[in-house]
Amino acid sequence: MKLRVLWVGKTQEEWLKRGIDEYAGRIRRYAPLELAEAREEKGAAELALRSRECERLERLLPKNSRLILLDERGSQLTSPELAAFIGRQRDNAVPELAFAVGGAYGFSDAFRARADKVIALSRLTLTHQMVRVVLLEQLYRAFTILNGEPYHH
Ligand SMILES: C[S@@+](CC[C@H](N)C(=O)[O-])C[C@H]1O[C@@H](n2cnc3c(N)ncnc32)[C@H](O)[C@@H]1O
Repeated sequence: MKLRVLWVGKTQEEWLKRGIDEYAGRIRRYAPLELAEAREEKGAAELALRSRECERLERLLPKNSRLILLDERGSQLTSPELAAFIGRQRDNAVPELAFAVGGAYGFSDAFRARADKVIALSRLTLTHQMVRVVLLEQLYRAFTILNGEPYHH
């Protein structure tokens, strides 16, 4: 099963880029992973901005992928629960799981309604750039759990 992680806008900080590279490299030991960036919208009203950014995210999504949104209002999972979810998708021969992180103003209602699942990393609001690294670390952690490796304690 392939993984895809989508987000909106460039990663500005070097330390975040290093974190993304580190965990993307680790995940690729277990599964093919693609990272894709949608262009950030600037200067529009919030509603229009969200919907344009989400239309761009939509264009980065292959038809056969199952879409998981990252959102602080989503369901909260433990790391073993996230691992079990990924394992079930893999066992059910889902071809691709796509995780989307919103832009600074989040997702449009239409994009939210189209998602297969909405998950929160916590109830706290994190910056849209930091979420990229935290999500990738959790995906890596999930694979170590699925493989019974001594990383998760
Ligand atoms: C700054 S937040 C957007 C906040 C926006 N006010 C909203 O209500 O969605 C930007 C993006 O980061 C991600 N994000 C921030 N905190 C998160 C959390 N605790 N769990 C999961 N995703 C989070 C989401 O993808 C969100 O769309």
